[in-house]
Amino acid sequence: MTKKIVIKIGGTAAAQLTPAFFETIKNWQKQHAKIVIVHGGGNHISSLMAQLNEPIQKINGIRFTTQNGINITKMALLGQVQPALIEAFRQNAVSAIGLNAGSNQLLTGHVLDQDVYGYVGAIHQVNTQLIHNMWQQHLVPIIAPLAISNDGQWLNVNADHAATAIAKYLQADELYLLTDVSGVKVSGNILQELTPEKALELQTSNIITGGMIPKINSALDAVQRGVHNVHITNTVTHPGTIVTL
Ligand SMILES: Nc1ncnc2c1ncn2[C@@H]1O[C@H](COP(=O)(O)OP(=O)(O)O)[C@@H](O)[C@H]1O
Ligand SMILES: CC(=O)N[C@@H](CCC(=O)OP(=O)(O)O)C(=O)O
Repeated sequence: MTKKIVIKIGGTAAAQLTPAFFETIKNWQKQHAKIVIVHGGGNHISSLMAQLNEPIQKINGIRFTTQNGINITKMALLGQVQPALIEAFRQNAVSAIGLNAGSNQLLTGHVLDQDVYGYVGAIHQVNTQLIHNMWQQHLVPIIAPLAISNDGQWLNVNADHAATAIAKYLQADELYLLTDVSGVKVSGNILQELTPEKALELQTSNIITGGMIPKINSALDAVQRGVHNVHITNTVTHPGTIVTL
């Protein structure tokens, strides 16, 4: 059976992709795996916001986003981060196509909690047919973490949440959350495995903080929705922390 693999590449991880990463992608493709990339870029959004004097505020790893913040987020993700990734894929001879929420209604969402997060979205619909069409053309979709609401409002979506939603709607077999650390750390050691009980314990004791919170919640959500293999790691060649039930 054809394996479906979703790889989320965080903003820092995107700048550190190695030849081994692209070799792995090509090997998976030879084995007829279907691959989707969801990119982050929080670091680029923050530096553009700083340049444009937009306040930066995060609540449990989620960015509070004003309407001006949404405009800046689109500039960073669609103007900087996605083109750089597309170029990296081209240089490494992997055929890819950049997509966003507006690509034939790829990602539709609703406001998560306007009072708490502003224009931040949760995805409730994915045009999976478009992704299947791209796969038929042997293209790797590279998708930005944005959604559009039913009434046309663009929304900022945490990239871990976006990758999980896409993995769920595609009924993916594997989800890799690539970040700047090689897994979930406890007292300096990388956990090989993480269960929901352990995750709760680590969150309440403040061992899991900041951007690791949405990552772990996303990973658990994905496993609960039937994605068999979920990894938090810094490279596809290393399993990192495997999230299980
Ligand atoms: N227990 C933990 N183990 C590893 N990283 C953690 C932990 N708690 C918090 N973090 C932080 O989470 C960061 C990864 O989240 P984030 O910066 O949002 O990455 P990304 O941009 O790749 O999504 C790590 O660099 C680290 O600073
Ligand atoms: C709502 C929200 O938090 N959106 C994220 C989207 C980018 C992201 O998640 O990028 P990383 O994966 O590199 O952290 C943000 O504005 O930073």
